[in-house]
Amino acid sequence: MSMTSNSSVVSAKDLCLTFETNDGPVNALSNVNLEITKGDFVSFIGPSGCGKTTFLRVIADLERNTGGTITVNGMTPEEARRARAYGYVFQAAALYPWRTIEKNIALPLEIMGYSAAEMQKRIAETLELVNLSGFGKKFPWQLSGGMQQRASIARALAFDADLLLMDEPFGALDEIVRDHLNEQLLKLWARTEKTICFVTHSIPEAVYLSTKIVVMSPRPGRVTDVIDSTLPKERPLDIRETPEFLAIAHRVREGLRAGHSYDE
Ligand SMILES: Nc1ncnc2c1ncn2[C@@H]1O[C@H](COP(=O)(O)OP(=O)(O)OP(=O)(O)O)[C@@H](O)[C@H]1O
Repeated sequence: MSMTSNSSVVSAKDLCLTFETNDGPVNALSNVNLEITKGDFVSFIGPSGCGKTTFLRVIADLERNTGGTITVNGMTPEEARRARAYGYVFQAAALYPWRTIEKNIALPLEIMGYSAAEMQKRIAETLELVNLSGFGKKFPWQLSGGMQQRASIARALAFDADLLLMDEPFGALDEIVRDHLNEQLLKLWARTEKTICFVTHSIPEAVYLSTKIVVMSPRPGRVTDVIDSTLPKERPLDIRETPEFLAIAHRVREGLRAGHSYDE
């Protein structure tokens, strides 16, 4: 086991992943090199099929790389999973409909064997972090889509992992709700100093949230640009109209355009 530096959270070197399919091999990830350090907010953006989800799934030990190396908190993804190094927020809220919100949040804690008192404490804390205090006894269907998504973030936060993996968590929500959740997520990130890996299709969302933007391209899935944001950590929503913001958005758009193929 090698640790490149104390603050390295994800370190990928020449990472490759090829799926063998009936139609032949699919290069989902090809020679990806990426360093994510503690406290980074990293967005992954790129057209469908460029390997964004696959990269998150490799970090989470849900897929194995077929080439190159990757470490998560200095460990293999499998060791990191056993150490519960991260929380995962899926595309849809993925809450269990037969469990109340607090029972949903409790699930990973039950699996880890927390005491009832400790569970209660963490549930109350995480509900407060996502502004859902008072909704713990409700069932998912009694909440709006945005609230359900926040509940699913609370569940990912409950065991207090330093790393959050978020796969298009706000993709299905309307613009206004999404703006609001983006703002809240940034505040939460600033308060907790977590490292966040965030998949999105939205250029403004990527630029608004990130300290680092990873632009990807398909066939083979690869990283075509890594942009370190020059925006301040404190970001009111109207920062999206500043020249600095628009300049970063422009560079992302150019990167996407360069990697895009129009012949399909
Ligand atoms: N289990 C699998 N078996 C075979 N091919 C797969 C598998 N999972 C993903 N792929 C392929 O790998 C490539 C990358 O997929 P991935 O889901 O990571 O892309 P993505 O960038 O997240 O796309 P989207 O934006 O549509 O979610 C695609 O061509 C996809 O069809």
